[in-house]
Amino acid sequence: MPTTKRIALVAHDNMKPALLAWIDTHKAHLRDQQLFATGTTGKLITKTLNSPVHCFESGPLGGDQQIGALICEGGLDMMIFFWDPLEAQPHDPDVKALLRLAAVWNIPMACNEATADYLIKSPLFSENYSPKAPDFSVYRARKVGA
Ligand SMILES: O=C(CO)COP(=O)(O)O
Repeated sequence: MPTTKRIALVAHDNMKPALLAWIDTHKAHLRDQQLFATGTTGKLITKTLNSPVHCFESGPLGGDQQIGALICEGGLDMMIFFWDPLEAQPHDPDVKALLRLAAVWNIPMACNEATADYLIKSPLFSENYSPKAPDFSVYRARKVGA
């Protein structure tokens, strides 16, 4: 039985046209999901999809951090983040932190169109699939034992 996925959609300014074009291609699929986004990206997606998107703060004002917190709380199933590989951002530390948390928590993540296509077209996307939850017990025991 297909389940609704909780998906974060984020793009830096130079990458927004590419993300919006990708979203337009996959809009039938995306409209059935629960969508989250950083502020400016989210407003643009709402127009493209004509359906609700939960908008956090704009990235430079803390939106990346809010999505990172959502990941830590177990509230996200997938992230599509078209970050800009050719331009530095004022909030690069936040960007790095978000990418790191997605890796830590084993969140399927696409940072370009090709990978986003793979994710959304994967049979796993429509199945009742959840990535394996990371086992932090060894890490936590080591910390307590130290
Ligand atoms: O900067 C961003 C992600 O790091 C995106 O923020 P906006 O969606 O507000 O442009």
